[in-house]
Order: sequence, then structure tokens, then C-alpha cells
Amino acid sequence: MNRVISPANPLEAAHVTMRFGGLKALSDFNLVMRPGELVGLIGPNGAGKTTAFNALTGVYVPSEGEVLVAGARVNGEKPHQICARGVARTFQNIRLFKELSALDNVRIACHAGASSGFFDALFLTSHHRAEEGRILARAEEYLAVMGLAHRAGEIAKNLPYGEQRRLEIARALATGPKVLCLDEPAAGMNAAEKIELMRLIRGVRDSFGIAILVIEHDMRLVMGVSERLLVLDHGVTIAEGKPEAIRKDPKVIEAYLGDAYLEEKKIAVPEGRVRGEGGDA
Ligand SMILES: Nc1ncnc2c1ncn2[C@@H]1O[C@H](COP(=O)(O)OP(=O)(O)OP(=O)(O)O)[C@@H](O)[C@H]1O
Repeated sequence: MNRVISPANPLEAAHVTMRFGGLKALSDFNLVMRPGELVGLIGPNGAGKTTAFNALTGVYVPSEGEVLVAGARVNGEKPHQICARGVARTFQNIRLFKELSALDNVRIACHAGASSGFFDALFLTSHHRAEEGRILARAEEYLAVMGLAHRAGEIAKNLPYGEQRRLEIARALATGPKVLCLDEPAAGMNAAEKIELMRLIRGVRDSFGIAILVIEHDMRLVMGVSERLLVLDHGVTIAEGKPEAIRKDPKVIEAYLGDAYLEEKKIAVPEGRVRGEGGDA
């Protein structure tokens, strides 16, 4: 595939393959995230979505291919280095400082991008105090954007599950990313919480102008919020495009939507496929 790598694109993957022993969990994965885009990454269980996230964010080093942040190759860099370049992420399992307040969780993440150093902090210089003031204001803003302003003083572990998930996003935002990668941010939420979360995610993109890549199992939700979708199945990208086109793509219907959808829409089971295979949407 001929492609132009552009420093204007905050995140790109070019021909990324991930192997675990004999298993190819991700094959020739290509992605171009443009500034401010909201892209959904979907696919059935085990399709390779989290593996793609891990390869993009430095948790794994790609077996083949390149990951580029603003045009710079980052293969082999550690997750915190890639985060410092502007790619933040959340995880499927919540990773908060559970004993700290919501505000402190976000403040700590703000410090990742702060200019005040160790000696400034030790001697409480005026620079440090000014920096702390700015960080506090920013942390409060990120909490507010995620609808958590009223929870600032609450200990993270005492927040309801849905709010812990939103706090994770606030914390990722606080690192000042150009791209935010959200791994199933709505997992475990009820229907109303999911809809509210998707509205917030869109709001984050609109307010901060950052690109967002989101893994989400709920097809209707992700189609409602994304401008573009990539569909993985068995590690292979089987479709890419606007939600309207993806919805009608027979390969996607076969691989992802599964029997319930086929039954409901009275679509014949694709040849060679046995009922009971396919996705869980
Ligand atoms: N570290 C690893 N070692 C070995 N196999 C792995 C590893 N990570 C992922 N896999 C395998 O790679 C495949 C893709 O897994 P992955 O977690 O990326 O899928 P997924 O699309 O995110 O699935 P889910 O929707 O269930 O989270 C699976 O077969 C999984 O077992």
C-alpha cells in the first residue's frame, strides 16, 4: 500500500502485525488518525482490538510494521514516552489510584506535562506555586468536562462504577494528549450511562479538538458517535468506512453482528457459515 506519512497526523499505524508465538493477533493493521477525528474500532471478542491499542501505545512492540506519532517512528518506546508525545489511553480494567480523591487522580496526571521540576517543588519556588495553581485549575476543568466537578473530593474507590470510568478519561485527558485511545469506556455501564458517556466523549472531542479512537462493543452506540469505523476480525481489518456503509457491509454482518442480527433482519446466513458463529452485538 502506498501511503504518505504526515507529521500533521497525530497517530498512524503502517502495516502493523503482532504475533504471539504461532498466533497472529493482528495482521497488517493500518490506521491514520487525523486531528480531531472520532474513530471507532470494533470487532467480535478476540478480534485484536486491544492488541492494536497495545501496539499503538507502547505496551507491545510490533512484530512488524511501524507506529508513528506526529510522523515520528515510536516502535520500541515505552508507554510513558508515547504518552509524553501526545497519545493517552484508558484500559478495559479501571486503573485509578483508588485511595486518592478524584481531583488528586487528575492532578497527578496533569503533572506529567508540567514544567515545574523536583527542586522547584522542594523549595516551593514561586514558579512551582504558579504551576500548582495552573494544574489545579486544569484538573478541575477536566473533572467538569467529564461531569465530575461535584465529585472532586470523593475518594476514587467510593465513586460509582460509571463515574470511575469517567474519571479514567479525565485522567487521560489531563496528560494533554493529541489522541485519546479509549478501550471499552462504557464496559459495565447501564444503557443510560452509556448514552451519557458517548455524549461526553463527543463533547471532549469538540471542546479540546483532540482525536479519539474508541473500542466499543455496543454497535449502535459506537455508530452513533463515530465518524469512521474500522472493523477487525481474527486480527484482520475486514472493513473501514462511515457507519452507514459499515452497517450494510455483508462481511461485517457476518463476522460481527452475529445470528441475532441476521434473524432480526431476515438476512440469510452467509454461505459456509454455521449458525452460532459470529459476534455478540
Ligand atoms: N499477550 C498475549 N499473549 C498471547 N496471546 C494474546 C496476548 N494478547 C492477546 N492475545 C490473543 O490475541 C487475540 C486478540 O486478543 P485481543 O484482546 O486483542 O482481542 P479483542 O478484540 O480486544 O477482544 P475483546 O473484545 O474480548 O477484548 C486473542 O486470541 C488473544 O487471546
